[in-house]
Amino acid sequence: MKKMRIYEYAKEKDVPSKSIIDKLAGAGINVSNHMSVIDEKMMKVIEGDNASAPESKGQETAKPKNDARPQGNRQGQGNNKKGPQRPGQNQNRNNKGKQQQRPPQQQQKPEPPKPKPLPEKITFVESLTVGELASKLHKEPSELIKKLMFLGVMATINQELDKDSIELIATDYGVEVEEEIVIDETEFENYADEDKEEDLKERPPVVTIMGHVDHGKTTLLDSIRKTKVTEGEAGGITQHIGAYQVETSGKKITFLDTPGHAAFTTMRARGAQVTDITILVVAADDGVMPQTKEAISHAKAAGVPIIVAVNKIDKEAANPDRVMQELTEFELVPEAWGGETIFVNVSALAGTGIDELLEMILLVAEVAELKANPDKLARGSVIEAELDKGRGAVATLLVQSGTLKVGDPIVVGSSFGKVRAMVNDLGRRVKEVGPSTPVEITGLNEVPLAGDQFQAFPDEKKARQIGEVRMSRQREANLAASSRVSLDDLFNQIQQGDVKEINIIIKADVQGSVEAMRGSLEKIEVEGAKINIIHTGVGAITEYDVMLASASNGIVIGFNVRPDVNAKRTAEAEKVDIRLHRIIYNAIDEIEAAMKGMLDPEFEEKVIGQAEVRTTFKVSKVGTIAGSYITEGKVTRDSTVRLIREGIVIYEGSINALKRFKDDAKEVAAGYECGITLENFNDLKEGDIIEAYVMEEIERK
Ligand SMILES: Nc1nc2c(ncn2[C@@H]2O[C@H](COP(=O)(O)OP(=O)(O)OP(=O)(O)O)[C@@H](O)[C@H]2O)c(=O)[nH]1
Repeated sequence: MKKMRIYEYAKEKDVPSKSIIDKLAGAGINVSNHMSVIDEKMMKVIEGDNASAPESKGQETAKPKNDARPQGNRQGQGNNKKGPQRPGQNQNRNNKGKQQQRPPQQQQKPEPPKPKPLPEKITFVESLTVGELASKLHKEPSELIKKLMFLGVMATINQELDKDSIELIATDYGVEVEEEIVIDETEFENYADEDKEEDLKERPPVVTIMGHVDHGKTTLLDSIRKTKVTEGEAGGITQHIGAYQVETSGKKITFLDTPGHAAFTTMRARGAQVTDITILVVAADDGVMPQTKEAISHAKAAGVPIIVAVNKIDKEAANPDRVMQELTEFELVPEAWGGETIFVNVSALAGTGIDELLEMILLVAEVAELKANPDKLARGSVIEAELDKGRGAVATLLVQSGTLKVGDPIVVGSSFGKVRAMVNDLGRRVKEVGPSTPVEITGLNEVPLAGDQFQAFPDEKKARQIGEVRMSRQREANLAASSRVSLDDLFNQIQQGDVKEINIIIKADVQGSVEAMRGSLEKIEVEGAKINIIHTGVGAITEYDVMLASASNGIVIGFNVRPDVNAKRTAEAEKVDIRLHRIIYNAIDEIEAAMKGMLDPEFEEKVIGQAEVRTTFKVSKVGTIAGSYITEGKVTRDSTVRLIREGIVIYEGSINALKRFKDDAKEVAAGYECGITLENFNDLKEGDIIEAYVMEEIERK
């Protein structure tokens, strides 16, 4: 069955998309906008009164211009069934009646086509070719070409005309022009409607804790949670969902539960700007350390205000003044010293200073005037996500604007679904959550990635449609990535700084096997190499798995499963290595062996023999030949040698020639005499010791 998007159809029929949407609405068919797909049946409905196009164009201009924005469409949808609200509809219906009678007459008595009158108005998207513009204006292309020539533009029928040229020509004919702005519905940014000031409500600040290793980030997060989270929430069992909320002085604060700047940066790299305030933890007994500096850079790069928590002040060695002093170098000057940075002395362990810290967070939040509109479809970011044995894809979302409700159709990154259940940080089921609230949801078809954005939609069909487009875009983007290599090459080549990483996707017949594989693979320890399990799943290896492997330069391991047809084809095209196993240990052994192989080989010196220089000959073209006697082991032509004189190494290099009498020798064993010349070295003396050794690759443990 023929299917196409409304705007494509509109282009083909040379009518504005809006008139088609209206016609469908008039016939009781609700579509969202020009991106919606229509089938033959719907086309027939539209074609029933197609000849009215010019008129409908006229009608359209009378309508409010609300259709271009997705938000507007949402509103439009609800009204569609009720014709009277939409001025175009009744007229459409009337037109339909008229035109249905017209065609038979035309068929009976074919007349030479009369030149069509000029339309009142034309619309276009981005640009038009001369031919397209001519057809919209009901003119011959040659006429337009002549006109263009007159205007000093030499054009052909297929020449693209820009907005100015289109306007110039159309206006010359007295026809109004309007550019249709096509909104890419798959881009969530396009849903960020300008909120009216009165719709904006105060929202809790979202706080991330950063700082150097062991300075007390985790302890601080725990301490805040312990002292505050259960207040007024008696009986709540805290649950790790990647973020939590506390209440202090009647106001809420949201903390991201993953300390450290790695998470912060990963989120930011994926376009998620969720943090409003950074708490920089600095241990008072240790001062500014490398990761303290990194954390400052990250917070500054993101333009996020910093509050310094000088921690461990309970310790004897604590020196908060030193911390303040050191931080002035990074433009973090305490208020007491004339600066603007808030410093709070705390002991995360003893729980001192926590209240003050929270008060300061509220203060900074107040200054920042953090607001969001809760009365719209939710939008936000993924804090973390994973595949759960029983529940499938589970994701913690931070709602950043709007309100997320159970049952909401949603697109998250390139996954989609309907919010099946929502659980808050206290492990309680909730029905809806507003801005700055973290919530764990189930119901997605795939596991999204931390930092992915999400957007709720008014209907499931729309979510699916957009989710599918986003997924296929993701695939295309992945496809565009360079071709992949085989497992062995991969292991040899992947280098990420000093750490070598292997991205692995595990697919298995049952969840138990997935977990077993994951557990065993994660246990493989090879110094300098790292395994990243980027995706796991139950069932056949699909195209998605292959694409994911391709995008991340990884491999797919299948345990008791096979790739489906598409996956096989894509794997071939993308050169993604799929390893299929029936025994877990084989799979693990293979990876482990390859991982060892992937590392730069480790060498060890092995002395293979020694020779004593008994006499020397000087030969003009050759240099000094050492007449030697092999005292131990053997000396080979390709060995590396050291020349030792009275216990001191005076030369290290290679052998130039190794001869037995006049013949070249590959190796000479103990008890035999030979002539040795060294590369670029002639200062050989009687009594010197030549030690031969080779570098041997050793197996890693
Ligand atoms: N005396 C004292 N010890 C503290 C305080 N805060 C944290 N510690 C201790 O410092 C050590 C490190 O604390 P963590 O909270 O694990 O530090 P972290 O910054 O999360 O460390 P990483 O997760 O490794 O980056 C632990 O042994 C804590 O008990 C404090 O206020 N006073």
